[in-house]
Amino acid sequence: MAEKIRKENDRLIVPDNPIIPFIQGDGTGPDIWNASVRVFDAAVEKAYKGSRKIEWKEVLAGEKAYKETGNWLPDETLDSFREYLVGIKGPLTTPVGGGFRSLNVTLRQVLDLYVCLRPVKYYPGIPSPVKKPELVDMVVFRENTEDVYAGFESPAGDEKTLKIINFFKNELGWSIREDSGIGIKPISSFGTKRLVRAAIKYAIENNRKSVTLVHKGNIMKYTEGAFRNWGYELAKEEFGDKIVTWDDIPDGNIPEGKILIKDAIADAFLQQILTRASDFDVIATMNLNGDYMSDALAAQVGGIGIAPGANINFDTGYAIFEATHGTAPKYAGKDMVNPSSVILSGKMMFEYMGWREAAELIEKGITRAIEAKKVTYDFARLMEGSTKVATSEFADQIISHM
Ligand SMILES: NC(=O)C1=CN([C@@H]2O[C@H](COP(=O)(O)OP(=O)(O)OC[C@H]3O[C@@H](n4cnc5c(N)ncnc54)[C@H](OP(=O)(O)O)[C@@H]3O)[C@@H](O)[C@H]2O)C=CC1
Ligand SMILES: O=C(O)CCC(=O)C(=O)O
Ligand SMILES: [Mg+2]
Repeated sequence: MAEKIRKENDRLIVPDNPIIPFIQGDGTGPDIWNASVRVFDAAVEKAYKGSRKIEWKEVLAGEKAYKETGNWLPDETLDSFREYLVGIKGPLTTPVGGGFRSLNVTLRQVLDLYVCLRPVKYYPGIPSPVKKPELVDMVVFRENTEDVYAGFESPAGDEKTLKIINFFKNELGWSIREDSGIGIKPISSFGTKRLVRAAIKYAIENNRKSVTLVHKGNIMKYTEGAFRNWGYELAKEEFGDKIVTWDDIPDGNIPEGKILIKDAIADAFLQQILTRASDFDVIATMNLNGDYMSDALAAQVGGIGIAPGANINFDTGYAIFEATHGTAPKYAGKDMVNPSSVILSGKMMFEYMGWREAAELIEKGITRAIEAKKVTYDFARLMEGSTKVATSEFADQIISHM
């Protein structure tokens, strides 16, 4: 009988037949989901020979939800993610310059999924715009609930905006043009510390070399600069015996077994990931920086067709796995795009659930499918000697190579 995943005494309890809610997503979401779910089921079947099986439960969000219920994000969907703890989703469309708020961001905020975890690594054979893509092996911890994504925004000319501008002028002496739109960027000590804590814990548990705090703290001193300062403070207070900073090692030699905590200013960081990628390992950063960086890093290892991710609250256990990319609407319904980002997000989900064998089969299937050079359009257009296959066919390739 299918059962719920739950968290007890800090441990995730995963039954053999867990119910997992999924959102298909907008645009190319259904193409990708239909391919991915076959890979997930095949990996579980091959790994556990029927002793484990997932019961998938579709929940609605986005265009499909609006068509069927008149609501973009029905309460039942949020309730399901709460009830079943672990879920997976396709991309959802967000209108630009007006309209409703991002449903993706809303899910993260309502469930307080404070870590956006995005590993970036190279799979041999994938075409890349850089000379040594194999040097990229980074894991991005992006703060997922604060920053300009918090949703405190007000349009130009609005009564509320003018009130804010007048308040700033009268109370603080800050001069802001009257025809400005206003956005607020909250960065808290609490939000920073729980994110950096998760990043350092991950680095320790996974034998990583360093954690880099990426910020634009020279300009935004009390938000991004504070993120950097709180990050170092947390590292020293909670992990003092396991970490070092450059200040602790004037000779530049990192003692065996210690993790280096360092920081980088975001613009310099973005050029250094291209020029010396091996200097970076685990990255902890704020919401907007993390959003930009995830796509930039994905491009370095072959594009966002192969960039997985997860939104996690490590305290409650709530987790929603999703690709880094969006709905890629021009390819919707064409059975054309790369399903790897969602498939690798599923691999992360299996790892989170402790289903290591299924995760390993997915990794093996993807690695070998790429080596066989029968790939979707995004890889095929740059990969010499390759054959272009559809989304569904690439899923078949992965399954046959497991
Ligand atoms: N978490 C989420 O649900 C996210 C949702 N979005 C939303 O998605 C919508 C579209 O956003 P947009 O900025 O166009 O970004 P997208 O990530 O949807 O697409 C940009 C480009 O990336 C490439 N791409 C994306 N997905 C794939 C894939 N699976 N396989 C191969 N290539 C892929 C395509 O490149 P090419 O043209 O070179 O073929 C595509 O044109 C917006 O409404 C946005 O808000 C965006 C990001 C995340
Ligand atoms: O919510 C959206 O539409 C975009 C989100 C996004 O780009 C991301 O999380 O990487
Ligand atoms: Mg993004």
